[in-house]
Amino acid sequence: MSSQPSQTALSFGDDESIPIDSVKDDRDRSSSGLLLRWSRLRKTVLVQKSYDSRISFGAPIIAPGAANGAQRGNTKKVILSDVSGFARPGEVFAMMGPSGSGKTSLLNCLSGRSPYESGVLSINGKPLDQQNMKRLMAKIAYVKQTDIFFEHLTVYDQLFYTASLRLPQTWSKEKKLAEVDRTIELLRLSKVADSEIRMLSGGEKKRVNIGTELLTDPEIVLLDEPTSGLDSTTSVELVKMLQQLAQKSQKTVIMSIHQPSSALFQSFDRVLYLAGGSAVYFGKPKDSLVYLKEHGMSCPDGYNAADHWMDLLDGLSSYTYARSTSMTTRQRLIRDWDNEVIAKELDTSVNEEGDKSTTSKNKEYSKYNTSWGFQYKILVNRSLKNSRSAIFTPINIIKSVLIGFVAGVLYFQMDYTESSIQDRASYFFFTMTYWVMDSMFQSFMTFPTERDVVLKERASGSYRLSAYFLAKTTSELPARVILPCVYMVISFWMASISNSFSIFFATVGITLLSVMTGEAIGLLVGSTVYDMEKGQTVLTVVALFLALLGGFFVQNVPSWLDWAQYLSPFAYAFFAILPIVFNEPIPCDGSDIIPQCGGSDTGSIAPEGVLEMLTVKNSVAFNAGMLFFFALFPRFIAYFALRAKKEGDR
Ligand SMILES: Nc1ncnc2c1ncn2[C@@H]1O[C@H](COP(=O)(O)OP(=O)(O)OP(=O)(O)O)[C@@H](O)[C@H]1O
Repeated sequence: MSSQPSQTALSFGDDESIPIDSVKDDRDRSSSGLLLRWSRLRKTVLVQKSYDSRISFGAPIIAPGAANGAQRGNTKKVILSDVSGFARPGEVFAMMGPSGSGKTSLLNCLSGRSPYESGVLSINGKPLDQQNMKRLMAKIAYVKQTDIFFEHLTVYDQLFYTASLRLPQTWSKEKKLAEVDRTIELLRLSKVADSEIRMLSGGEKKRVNIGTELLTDPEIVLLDEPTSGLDSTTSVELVKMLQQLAQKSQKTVIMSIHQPSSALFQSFDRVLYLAGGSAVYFGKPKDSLVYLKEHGMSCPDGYNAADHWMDLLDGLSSYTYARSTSMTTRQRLIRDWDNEVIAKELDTSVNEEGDKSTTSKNKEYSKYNTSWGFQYKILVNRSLKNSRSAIFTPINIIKSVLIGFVAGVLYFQMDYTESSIQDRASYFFFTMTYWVMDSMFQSFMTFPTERDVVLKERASGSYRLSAYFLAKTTSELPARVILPCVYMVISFWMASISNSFSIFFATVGITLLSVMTGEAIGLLVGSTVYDMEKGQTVLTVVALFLALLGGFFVQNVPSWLDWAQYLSPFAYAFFAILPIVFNEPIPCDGSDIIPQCGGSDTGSIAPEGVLEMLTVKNSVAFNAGMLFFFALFPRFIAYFALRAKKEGDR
């Protein structure tokens, strides 16, 4: 490390010449906010060896197998290298640096959503272990770079559901609504409050994203590049709004930002510059310029200081340095910054305050603000709104009506005689195959499309997964069963399957049970294979395999595949429905379809003979029971598969 006489003073501002003073000052203020400190944070990831050449611009790479946990063929890439700093309540802290310098990675660690290898994170002097961090996550809002929502909801609905789920259950509805209104006003979203989120502009979506996180009145607000994609006026307004929020409500605001304007840069209370995962400067913005000047890298008059920093860190600067011509400005800045100075000061203050805080009664934070039942109720409500717009669309209704008519016309007014046995059976096989597959493919999309929103909401402690899962599956049920009912009402009577209402209701019941089975299989595949393309391939192969085993197409299944027939919901559905339909003797009509009729057009055969010919196995009750089992069992596996997924860094 080089000697750097002025770093200590500069990093904490000239009005606070040594860090310990500034921290003591914070202690008094921290009663109305959270002071977040991090010292020597280090994070590494394993990268496949074949990618080595591509990441050479990044942080140092440790030789394969050299470091702990590195596996053969993998290298460890350091993405945060002993980074230290702090962010105070009432201030806006900005982290900057070129793309890939580690800003998002640091935010992920500070938010408790991503593990780090070593280092200490502390709140108001109290070091955070994993348990503390989990509890505290509800007090930390993290506005990620991408705006993830249920896009069919209106802005108002989005904020209302978030308020319902995340504000204390003891609050009255009016109080929660008042909070929603306050957020709408704060973020100037009144004009678009009733618009669907998908219709909003980038800036408006960003504000909804921020509003969603601010609703819960968090103590610490982390924002990953909140101004990306916004024009400069909107960016300035947004940062001003965050500054007001920090000052008025003593919030700790931490954001990453790309090349702010000069005015914006100067307005931050503190900045951290990162390059290749290492800190190169931490302190007040105006002091950063003094620091650069002392190191012979002065910002030219009238030039945007933030741009100047970026030029130096990108290595694009035209400066030449007599003392170290072989080094780029970026390498020099990394070499010259002594992290230990700040880390040691932070350690001291954490130890001092930590001792005190163990004697004082700490405020307890619970991860969830609402009970399971309440979460379930709200999530059913939200999902009903969402699934109505996703499943119960005009196009889906028209589709069901049209397919009902097509089936009705093709099987129009069948007689109940020998010649129509195959047609009757094929009507049901078509019906089962179509609706089971339809629900399989529709429900398959449920988790992959909602995953990001759910992971994000769960990471901020909005609700339990079991409440979401049950709400999702029960709320979609009505919308999912109405469409097959529409189809059945039209086609059943047009095809004259039977004149009996009880047979109609029984066949509709079996059809709906098989729709639920298809839904369960779709949910299972969707929760285990998140990649849409791979998932669709898996589902197509599984669905066609099970359909082929459904008892209609392949009559003589190879003996070694006998077991697979027991997995086919198509077979159970088909075999459950045929005994209901063929419940009376079938008149012979001379068509010679059934050998027992012997080509005669008189007499009839018992239903059992027809069912035997159609290779129907087991009773209606058994087949319906198996359908019921297959409608439930895959859901359990799907739930546990979802539980195993966590919001990742990427
Ligand atoms: N899980 C991971 N696996 C492999 N590499 C990773 C992982 N997470 C981060 N990285 C790498 O670490 C480096 C820092 O990434 P990070 O997203 O933190 O940078 P950033 O400064 O936020 O970049 P940007 O400004 O482009 O968003 C990058 O080189 C990135 O590719």
